Amino acid sequence: MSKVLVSDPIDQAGIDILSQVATVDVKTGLKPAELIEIIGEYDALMIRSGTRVTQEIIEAGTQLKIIGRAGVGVDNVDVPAATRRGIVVVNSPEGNTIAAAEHALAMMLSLSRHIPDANASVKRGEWDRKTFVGAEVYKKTLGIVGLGKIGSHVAAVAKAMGMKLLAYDPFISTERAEQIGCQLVDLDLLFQQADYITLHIPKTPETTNLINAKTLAKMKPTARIINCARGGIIDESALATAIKEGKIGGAALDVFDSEPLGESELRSLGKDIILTPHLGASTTEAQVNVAIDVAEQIRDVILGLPARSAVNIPGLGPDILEELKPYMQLAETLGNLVGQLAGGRVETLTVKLQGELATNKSQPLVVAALKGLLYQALRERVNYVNASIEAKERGIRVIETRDASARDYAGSLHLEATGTLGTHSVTGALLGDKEIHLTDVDGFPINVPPSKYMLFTLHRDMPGIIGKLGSLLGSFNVNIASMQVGRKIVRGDAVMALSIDDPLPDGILDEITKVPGIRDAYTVTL
Ligand SMILES: NC(=O)c1ccc[n+]([C@@H]2O[C@H](COP(=O)([O-])OP(=O)(O)OC[C@H]3O[C@@H](n4cnc5c(N)ncnc54)[C@H](O)[C@@H]3O)[C@@H](O)[C@H]2O)c1
Ligand SMILES: O=C(O)[C@H](O)COP(=O)(O)O
Repeated sequence: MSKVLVSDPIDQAGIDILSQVATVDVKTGLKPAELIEIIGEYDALMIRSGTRVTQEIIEAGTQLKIIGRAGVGVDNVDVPAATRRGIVVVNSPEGNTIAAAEHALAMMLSLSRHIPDANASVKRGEWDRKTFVGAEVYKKTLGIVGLGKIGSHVAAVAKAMGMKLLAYDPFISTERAEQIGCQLVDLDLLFQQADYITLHIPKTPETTNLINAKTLAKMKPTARIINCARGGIIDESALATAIKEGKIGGAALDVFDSEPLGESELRSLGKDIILTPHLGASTTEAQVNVAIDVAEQIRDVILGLPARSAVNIPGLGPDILEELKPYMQLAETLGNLVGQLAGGRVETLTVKLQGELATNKSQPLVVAALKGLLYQALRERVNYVNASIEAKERGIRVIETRDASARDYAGSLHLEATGTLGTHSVTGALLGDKEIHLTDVDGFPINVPPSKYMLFTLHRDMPGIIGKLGSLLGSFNVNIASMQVGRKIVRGDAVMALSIDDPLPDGILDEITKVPGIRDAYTVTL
């Protein structure tokens, strides 16, 4: 049975799902050395932001197949190290969107009305109504930096509260921003005009210290900043100085450069600053959502299925996966088959995406084809995560082409592998109830479902050849399950595809090629 380690607090709903397919150990608060010591026993690791998954931990995780982050940010995981090791990293991109957006809005209102300090003063026995005079958000300008999932929900609610919305996001179109009710502006204008600035961007080299002494100086003296995104986007020391000197109105922070927040001058800034301990995703609903979302993906990967929100498999988002799922197995099977037909070292793999597959969305099929191609060499060590890297390291050139005009099937895939022993090609499609069919081998039309053991011959189409091959296989006790001949012209060259019940015994291929008329024979295991 597979083993899953849960190293941060995760909702029981997730543990229940994992327990269907694995032994689950919940061990929170482990020190890095303790985690390194035990990680080697586990097939999967499930975390939140509390566990830092370093390269060292990944290397010690010799059995690891998947790291599941029950939340959005994977900045606590060394994703490149995981990718090199073929470990899929998944997250829950939407499970805590509403929770984080509502926390940012709650921070904005709390800051405007000094709720935390007013509450604390009443609890101390005071009744001070003068100190806590606040400001309204109605008709004020909210500057949203990052108009993704969380930023967009903040925009919708803020609009309903009567705020004017400015947004900065270089990766969002003006039309999309307008749809959400935001005016897309450059960052300087947003800093100059906003009464409230809320950050909803990832921490990247471009966004690190985006809010610094220089940018703070551009803001209104009454401006209030909310950061429920990531620590490190704000230079905390510059922010503390700006608040102390009255250069801005205040700030509400849920995330910090270093967490947990240690000694910090931010703690001593009174009612103009609100600090929460990374609570953006901490609602019952969000924790159930992310736990289920990520546990389901871990379960699927343990069962050998693809994950819907892998961050290190380019292009394979949940919608696309849903559309492509039936074709992924087709691509893998064809890759495995053409690799075995080509034999030797494959130097070039051409993948032609045909019919309805001839779109950019089908790119993951190329990765699946590579995974299939490399299976003979790498077995279980190759997966969707590392197939491209492994192919590159082996010097395999990958050519991707598209032909939308190919209309024989709704969508089909044509793979051609050229290697040290020559060139071979296969085509396949999904028929009827999404059953995989080989529709062409080396340019000869056939129509057979692939089977575990297969034999292909290239021969001259002439009387008696099928009988001779049948008797030869019979003399070696090989049972034929099905057989089909593909030819272009009568009595020309032809391909025979046989499904056999058992692997072909050693030495028999040579005997087959001695049959008059048979030029070549290949056996494959799929
Ligand atoms: N406090 C919490 O507990 C909590 C909870 C959930 C998410 N988060 C964080 O909130 C942030 C936003 O999450 P999301 O789910 O909305 O992500 P998202 O990917 O949906 O949106 C991020 C947006 O930022 C934009 N962006 C990227 N680089 C930018 C740049 N340099 N300048 C401006 N915009 C840029 C992207 O185009 C995208 O639209 C992330 O950092 C995430 O880790 C925090
Ligand atoms: O990226 C996220 O999802 C948030 O930062 C939440 O982190 P958490 O799971 O540790 O609460």
